[in-house]
Amino acid sequence: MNAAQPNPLNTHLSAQEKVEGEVVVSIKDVNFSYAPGERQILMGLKMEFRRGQVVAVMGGSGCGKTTILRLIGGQVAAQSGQVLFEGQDIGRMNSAQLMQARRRMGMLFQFGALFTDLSVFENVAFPLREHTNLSEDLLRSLVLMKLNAVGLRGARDLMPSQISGGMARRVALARAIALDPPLIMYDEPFAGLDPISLGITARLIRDLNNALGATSLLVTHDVEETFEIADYVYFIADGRIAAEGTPADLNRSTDPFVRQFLDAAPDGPVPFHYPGQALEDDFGVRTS
Ligand SMILES: Nc1ncnc2c1ncn2[C@@H]1O[C@H](COP(=O)(O)OP(=O)(O)OP(=O)(O)O)[C@@H](O)[C@H]1O
Repeated sequence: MNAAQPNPLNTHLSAQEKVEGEVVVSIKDVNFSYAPGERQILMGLKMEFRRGQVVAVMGGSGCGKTTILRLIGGQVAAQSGQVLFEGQDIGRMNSAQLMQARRRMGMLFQFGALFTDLSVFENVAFPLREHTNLSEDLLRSLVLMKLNAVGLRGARDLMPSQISGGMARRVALARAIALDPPLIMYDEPFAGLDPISLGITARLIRDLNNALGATSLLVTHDVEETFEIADYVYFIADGRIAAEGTPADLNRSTDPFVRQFLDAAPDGPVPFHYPGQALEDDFGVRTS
């Protein structure tokens, strides 16, 4: 087929997407530390995030989950290895290319902070005003569609101080998808939510991902909700993948790390005690 006869079924796919197939983000052998000579946060990390999937990244506090989001968003760069977004190496992009790439990534930050001096409507309109030149009419329709998708069209004129935490999270979700990004990254989307809002937010993440045909990457500690909606889960420990698989695979796993995490056991491969002197030495009761 020549260029004059485009395949109508493929016109929405870039050449790169055709080459890369289904993988939206690929992390290849990434090593990362925040400064030269400092502790390695990620070591030989390999991950893939595919179109249409909700993928969760889980693990204990400080294991490097948010750092993975920062690498994909290009806020930090790996010392070695590659982070590919739609086939392009994020670490080698100039600032204009990075801006372009970030427009195609929706981000819901920890606690989904809204701009407190902007209405619900203007919070969702913000990325559209920043990144597009849409007419006011079109912008209004898009914002209302996004708010409708999260069940908050009727709350458009309220200020953030007038809505609950669960509603605020949903507004932040609507803002994250305002530009119809192919990749949506959520950092602790369930933090601080009551059980009902938590369930609603989890369902929305799944439904919005399906409706947009996007890829969602979820950094979270909430096993139950995450396992309800995720297609695939990575467990990180000590800068590496400790376990990975579908929720069903992981639920069946007998791996001690997976069991400790899923059964919320205080001790196991991840020790309860921070490394230190022996108890006997600290209390001066060593006998030999
Ligand atoms: N800007 C920074 N400079 C130096 N070290 C940092 C920086 N940001 C994070 N770290 C360290 O890197 C490690 C990984 O941090 P990261 O925020 O990725 O962990 P996390 O798994 O998201 O943790 P949590 O679940 O507690 O949010 C931590 O030990 C943290 O102290």
